[in-house]
Amino acid sequence: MRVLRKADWSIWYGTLARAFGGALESSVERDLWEALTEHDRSLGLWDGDECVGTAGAFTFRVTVPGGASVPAAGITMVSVAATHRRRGLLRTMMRRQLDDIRAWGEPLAVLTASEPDIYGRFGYGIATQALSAEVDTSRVRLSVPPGTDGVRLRYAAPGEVLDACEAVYAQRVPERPGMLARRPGWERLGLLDPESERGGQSPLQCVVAERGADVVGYARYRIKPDWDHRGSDSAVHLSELEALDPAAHAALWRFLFDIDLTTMIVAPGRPVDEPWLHMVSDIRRCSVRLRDALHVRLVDVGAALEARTYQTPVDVVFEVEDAFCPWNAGRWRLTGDSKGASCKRTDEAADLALSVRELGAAYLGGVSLASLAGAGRVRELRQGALTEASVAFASAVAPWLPHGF
Ligand SMILES: CC(=O)SCCNC(=O)CCNC(=O)[C@H](O)C(C)(C)COP(=O)(O)OP(=O)(O)OC[C@H]1O[C@@H](n2cnc3c(N)ncnc32)[C@H](O)[C@@H]1OP(=O)(O)O
Repeated sequence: MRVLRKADWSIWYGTLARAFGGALESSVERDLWEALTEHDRSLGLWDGDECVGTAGAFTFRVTVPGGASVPAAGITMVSVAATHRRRGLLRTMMRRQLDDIRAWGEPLAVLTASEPDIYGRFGYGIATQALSAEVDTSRVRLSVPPGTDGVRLRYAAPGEVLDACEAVYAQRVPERPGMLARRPGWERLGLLDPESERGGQSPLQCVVAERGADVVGYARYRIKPDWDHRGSDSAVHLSELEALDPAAHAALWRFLFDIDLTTMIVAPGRPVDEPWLHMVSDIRRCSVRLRDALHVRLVDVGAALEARTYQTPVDVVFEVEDAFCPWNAGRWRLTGDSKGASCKRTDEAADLALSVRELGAAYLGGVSLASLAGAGRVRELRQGALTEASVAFASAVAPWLPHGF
């Protein structure tokens, strides 16, 4: 195992692409990932001159409850060649990565997983969920709030309005836990549009919402129209939508509902607290589903719990189990409120017992400690501590990340 050399990137990426069934082959996508790869934070496993394992770690800052932007390693591009499976190569890379991240002083590691079962054993908890919907727009009506008609919508080529859309995105980042402050280059992720992956849909289209001279929202989408009125799978496929206020949000969704020759909006990967869910006439015809999204690992329990705030005052002692990163194991006393927090080692009696995986799941405020206790994964040792901590950890805005990495 060695740190990735720039000259080895093509071979390394080839190993990754093969592990994903050769699906990552578009040259635009490839060029973007090459530009974004942080070589000195990436690992390759070599068997002679053959690359048999890959793993990377982006330098991210992730929004946490309270709005702070906390350094996090974005774990990515993990693969092991099928010829070398189930001999512990992933485990070897995970070990090295978490040691490195600790040495870099980053309190969190985050990832989106190809399969949800892989990373729990390394202390990652599922901290956010994404909502997918298939809205039957031939039957469902949308009621919009006052002010919606004051928003002007304008078609634009996605690339031409990229800066204005990215400025909207940047304003949203501190408002929602789980979002990433994007470094230069990452904005291009939203423009990837390989023809091979369109499956009969149009190229990427964009509409911006404006109030006066200001861009206050945008939507990127593709369309599969129903030319011959067979009504089969004509749909608007939403790729991305951000809005700065309720009227802009409503105007963009009304636009998606109104596109002629389509009878459905397919919207994957949306936040679980999207306002439009409360604007539809028939939620049952929206085929809402949930799936795991961002997995969070506290690499440094004390620093991570101090980096966020708590919506109500909290004073609890956690007994933390962490077999994979034993420096986190033991008792931690967390005191905090909406202004700040302290989390220090303690010998006092524990109030709640849990593993670092549950702390990761609850960290962004979207998964309740009480719910995890219901699953037997958190134990209450002092009566009242569970409710106190559950309420304090919760976030008024559901954590969410709009894209994978
Ligand atoms: C953040 C991301 O990049 S997500 C992308 C992950 N990559 C992929 O899905 C690409 C296709 N898959 C692969 O390349 C490989 O199967 C990997 C990387 C998932 C696993 O690599 P391996 O080297 O076979 O894993 P390794 O032998 O180290 O297994 C470690 C443990 O994880 C378990 N495990 C490995 N893969 C999986 C899986 N897909 N589902 C459930 N458990 C798994 C093993 O059983 C083992 O368990 P144990 O510790 O209890 O014995």
